[in-house]
Amino acid sequence: MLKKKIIFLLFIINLIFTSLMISSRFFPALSFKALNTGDIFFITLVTIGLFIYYIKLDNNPQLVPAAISTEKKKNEEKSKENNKPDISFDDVAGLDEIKEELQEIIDFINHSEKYLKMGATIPKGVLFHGPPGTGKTLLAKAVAGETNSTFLYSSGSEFVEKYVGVGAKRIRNLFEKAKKEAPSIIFIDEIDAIGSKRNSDSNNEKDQTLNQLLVEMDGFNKNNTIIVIGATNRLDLLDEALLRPGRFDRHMYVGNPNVKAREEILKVHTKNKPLDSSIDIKDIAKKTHGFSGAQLANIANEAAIIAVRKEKSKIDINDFNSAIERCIAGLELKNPSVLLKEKNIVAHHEAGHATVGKVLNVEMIQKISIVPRGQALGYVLKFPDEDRYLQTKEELLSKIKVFLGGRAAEQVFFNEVTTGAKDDIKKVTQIAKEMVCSYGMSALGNISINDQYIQYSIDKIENEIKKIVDTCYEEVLIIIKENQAVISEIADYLLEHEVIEKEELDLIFEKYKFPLETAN
Ligand SMILES: Nc1ncnc2c1ncn2[C@@H]1O[C@H](COP(=O)(O)OP(=O)(O)OP(=O)(O)O)[C@@H](O)[C@H]1O
Ligand SMILES: [Zn+2]
Repeated sequence: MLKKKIIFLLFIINLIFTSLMISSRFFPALSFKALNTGDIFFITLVTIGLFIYYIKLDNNPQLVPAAISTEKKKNEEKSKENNKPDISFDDVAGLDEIKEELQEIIDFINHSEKYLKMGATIPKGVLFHGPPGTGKTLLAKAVAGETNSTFLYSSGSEFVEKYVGVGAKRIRNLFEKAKKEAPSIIFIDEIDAIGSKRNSDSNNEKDQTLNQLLVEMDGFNKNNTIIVIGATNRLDLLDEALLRPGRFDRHMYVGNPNVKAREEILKVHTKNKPLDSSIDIKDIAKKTHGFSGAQLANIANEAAIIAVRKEKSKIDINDFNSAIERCIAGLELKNPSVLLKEKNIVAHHEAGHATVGKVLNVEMIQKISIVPRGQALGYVLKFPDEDRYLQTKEELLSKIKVFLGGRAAEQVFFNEVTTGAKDDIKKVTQIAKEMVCSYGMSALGNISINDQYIQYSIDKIENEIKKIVDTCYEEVLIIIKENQAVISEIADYLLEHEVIEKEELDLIFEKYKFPLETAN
């Protein structure tokens, strides 16, 4: 801007000077006689030059000739389409583990020569999966921003066409463009639209498109730094071929935010908004259990709109509450009081699993989270001590007891049971059925019962399965009742933080002197 002003000033001075000189030719009284024709020609040339330079610098379309202006517009549109996003990891709140995992990819892009020298191949495909609105697109843009790469957005549905070959051609074009503008990030949203499992008749249009994508991904050479990031809400639908090494071989789950992450997301989205002192972001984060990042962004925006409509100078807590209510109603989400009650039940349910596991010393619990994850509410992550081929009857029974720990906790603490134990009960039944029908671990003896035989002795088999499950449940109820204090403490922690890591869990167990002597 300053440069433009200086050029304009120089141009005006020159213009005045030139006019004075030209006038002095006709009015000798003016004292510019010393200048000859050559000098005048030179100064006039400088003036014209400055004028042209000024026009080029100018971005005011009214002053710019039409041809230049349309050309500029075209370029602008083009760069908007495949731009270099001005977004960094700072704009993505929470999701720390994923950001850390992505650092490696960023390093690959920024210092590819280092890896190539070592003979390492640069990863080609990353797959983000998880519920909608959790920041998958935002993360992909941030990777492009952090590496100053071209960001090419596309959605799987764009490639789904009636006419054979059209989708494949679009894929080819997309990769052409990416190669031309490398380093690039190709982002394919809803990749399941083209990448779902192929049918046996491999001639249809969708399969051709998917094949083309696979061919392109196999085909980049070492000098093209291109990373393809796919996003889907349905990992289970994707074709195996797409997930093989060398293609989308890095999978990252982008889940709904926990209370701390929600607070950070709200902070990001209220950064440029004037907030009244009545607003406590922490409190809003607590109230929005189960909301996605996109819903939180929406709430912040709605609150601002409501405040403007009410002609306020700042957004206050009432605006936020109205925005939350509106969002809940619009999206048919549950209201906070129902959510809170559910959260409380889920927290106790999960604490029940963890405590029974600890008492029976069966499984390593890494982390409990009560942030909704797809359909399932809470979950306990476990990993077995080692890969084992054999399991004893005792171990199978303990496993059943851990699965029943959730339901038993609901029973003991709330005196009612919920649908939250659906998956647990399915697993319990499966294990008990195998004990009876496959492993010979019931009163029916060491026999294997196949499906055909099951039809004839269904009552007997059911009876045995029920006996196993019922006996286990009785024992689990006792464990839960004996350990109510520790379960309550874990549940309280979960209500506050929504996640608990192994370290904190161990601290609580230690406080209550776990493992107990009764552990088997
Ligand atoms: N972690 C986050 N930090 C900051 N903003 C977020 C976050 N997650 C989501 N948002 C907000 O929500 C908007 C939508 O998120 P985004 O489009 O990245 O979700 P998505 O997972 O790609 O969703 P979909 O599966 O529906 O495509 C973002 O533009 C941003 O404003
Ligand atoms: Zn459970």
